[in-house]
Amino acid sequence: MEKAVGPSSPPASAQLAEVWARIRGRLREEFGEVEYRTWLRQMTLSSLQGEEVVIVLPTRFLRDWVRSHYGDRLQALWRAEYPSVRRIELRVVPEAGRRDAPADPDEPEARPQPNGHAEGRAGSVGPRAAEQRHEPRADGRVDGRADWSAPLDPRFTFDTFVVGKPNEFAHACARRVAERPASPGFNPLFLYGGVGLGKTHLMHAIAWAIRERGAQDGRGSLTVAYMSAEKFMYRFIAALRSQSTMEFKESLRSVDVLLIDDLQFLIGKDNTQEEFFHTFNALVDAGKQIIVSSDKPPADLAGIEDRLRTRLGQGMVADLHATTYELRISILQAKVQQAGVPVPDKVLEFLSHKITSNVRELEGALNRLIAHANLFGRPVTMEGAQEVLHDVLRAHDRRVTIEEIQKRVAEHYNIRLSDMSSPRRARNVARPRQVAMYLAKQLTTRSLPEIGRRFGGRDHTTVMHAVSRVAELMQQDSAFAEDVELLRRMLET
Ligand SMILES: Nc1ncnc2c1ncn2[C@@H]1O[C@H](COP(=O)(O)OP(=O)(O)OP(=O)(O)O)[C@@H](O)[C@H]1O
Repeated sequence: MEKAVGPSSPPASAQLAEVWARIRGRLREEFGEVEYRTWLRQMTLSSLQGEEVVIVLPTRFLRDWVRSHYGDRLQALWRAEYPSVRRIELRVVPEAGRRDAPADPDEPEARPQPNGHAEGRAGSVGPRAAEQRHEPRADGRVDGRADWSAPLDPRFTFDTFVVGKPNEFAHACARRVAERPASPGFNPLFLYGGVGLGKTHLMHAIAWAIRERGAQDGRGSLTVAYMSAEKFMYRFIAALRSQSTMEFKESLRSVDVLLIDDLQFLIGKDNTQEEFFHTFNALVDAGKQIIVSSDKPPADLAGIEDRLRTRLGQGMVADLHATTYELRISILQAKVQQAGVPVPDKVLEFLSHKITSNVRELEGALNRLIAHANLFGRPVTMEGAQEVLHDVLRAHDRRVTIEEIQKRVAEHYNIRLSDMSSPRRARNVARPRQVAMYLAKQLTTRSLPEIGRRFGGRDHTTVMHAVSRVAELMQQDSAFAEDVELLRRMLET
């Protein structure tokens, strides 16, 4: 049997290297080539031990900079791969970074741009790779986007966004804005929702669609600029330092569509808010479209100035709700189809049950299974999935107690809670009791004898019998199976 991977037993180095390459790729996409090369390229992964990832950098200055500017993001990206990671330790090792920088396997070829920036996405692969080869134009724009805009992720388009009840309104608003930017009632478009529910995906999709349409109808595309609120702040501070705020303002105000991601970052950053507010007003007054994302609705953004909050809420506010089981299944099915690797439905159902809060983590788990299958040339199976993902699954194990299970099941079948441990054997009591035992085995880590003890001191063979009887009945009777599944879902969420 192959060794399980995860921080409790260190992942195989090939797998770790792959994860690290993925994280660096993501940082490069999010922060852009120039920033990546300046600050992040010299990071070298040293180890992943238990909860801690150790990364080394060649100088103290670089270490401090990476810690203060990218520390949170690094942690979030690692946690999406290994949820048990709690800490990113950045250390200084004078020769670090120099060793591995030239051998960086996924380093795209950089093309110098007239403004001295390197356009590093020329080598990207994916459905939109062609659109990413922007040619610089005489007016300082790169086709369809301001030259300082962060690059768009080629995977984040409307085609790859799976629509379901929790996100259909936000999706419809995004489509509408992409089709008719700056239409009354939709400016600004304010998208909000919890972590990893698709806000960035929808924003990039809008930007892609606007640029694509501009290119198609031959009228020349609108200038689209996308960046995180954090980046907005850094650019603003850099402009202040280099006394080029006028240029900064002008370049911002010359765009047709401005997308600002993770606006909550501006909470408490008064000067940057002020600047953003002026940019915002200038653009909206000039009939340009603004799209903003945040983890909270405008009204809950305490620490954002009232007048800005009011303006943010004056267009269309759309919420990305937490995903449902059905949406998670559809998203996984779409991803499996894109990857072209067969994954049994059972595994998709299992993942959708277990990883409920964040699509990024759900997707990360699936990617790990697919990478593992490719690496070892083996099909994805339920057993393999449980082994490969044991750390992710453990982190997502909701601690359902046997008492909770007994209570829920008793309520559901309308019997007394005391009947869960009573010696009564009448069918209307015995069957629910068996269901509760089955769920206790499925949803907790308790042993059979322990479960037996909690059900009125029953023997472990009684529990074993209950578990196999319920499984058998679920096979034979789909209504019964649905009932049990429903109970399980209620207990899990
Ligand atoms: N409905 C969906 N269809 C397809 N993929 C989705 C969907 N929702 C989220 N995803 C995927 O989940 C991942 C996380 O989404 P995204 O980065 O857009 O989240 P977010 O809401 O911006 O998160 P954060 O709060 O961390 O900024 C992405 O890879 C995205 O493609």
